Amino acid sequence: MTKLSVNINKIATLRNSRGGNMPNVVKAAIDIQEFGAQGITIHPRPDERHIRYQDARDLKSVVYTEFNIEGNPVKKFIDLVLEVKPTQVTLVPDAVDAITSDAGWDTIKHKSFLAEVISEFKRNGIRTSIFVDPVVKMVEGAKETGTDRIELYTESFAAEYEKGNMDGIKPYTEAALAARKLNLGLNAGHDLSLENILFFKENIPGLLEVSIGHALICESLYLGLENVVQMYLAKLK
Ligand SMILES: CC(=O)[C@@H](O)[C@H](O)COP(=O)(O)O
Ligand SMILES: NCC(=O)COP(=O)(O)O
Repeated sequence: MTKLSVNINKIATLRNSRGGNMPNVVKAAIDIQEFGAQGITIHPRPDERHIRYQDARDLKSVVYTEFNIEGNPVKKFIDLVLEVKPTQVTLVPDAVDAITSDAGWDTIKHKSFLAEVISEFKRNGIRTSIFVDPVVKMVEGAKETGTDRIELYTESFAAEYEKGNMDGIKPYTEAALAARKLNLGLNAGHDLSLENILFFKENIPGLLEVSIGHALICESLYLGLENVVQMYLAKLK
């Protein structure tokens, strides 16, 4: 079975657009878990444009499934993760001004930095994962850092799938087989959706967890709109 960890960044984006606390990200996390998701993911960014550092602290007491915090391990992020102690930390090499994550780590170039950060998290009982492109050398480099898992960056798979190119899965299957050979746990995420998730899952051996946010929240809007419009109309008769 592959676990679904719902990324709630986009719920925070909506909240922040008006100030106030609607929608409430803590309530959303509680509900999402009650609906059956096996994890909650957040990706606080340095500008706190969606999930804020305080959200991570507030979520700690309500997330009873897997709590996954993603981000670039700058000092402020490391301190937050060590304070909150989630189930898993996923290291992502984001530029400060990145709109969203757009690449995996070069695990060869940054091996000693990653190894140092990973050992600190593991000393504190936090499972570690490194965000990587589907490149066997990067998977092998990740193993050298001592990480428990990798997260495959699935943007290119999703883009190729949308164009109808099913071969876009090939590097991911190869990377997954390399991870299995090295006894590395395997997660995946970015631009996964109701459209592409089944094909991805069927072609990726050993997929432990996917984290999905942007598409899942958009799909929730589309699939919920009819119901809510009908509820308003019933009150306005
Ligand atoms: C690592 C990854 O692919 C996701 O965490 C994604 O970057 C979400 O971040 P945003 O919600 O800021 O796009
Ligand atoms: N790690 C990927 C993630 O948390 C969600 O990415 P996306 O579904 O918002 O693209």
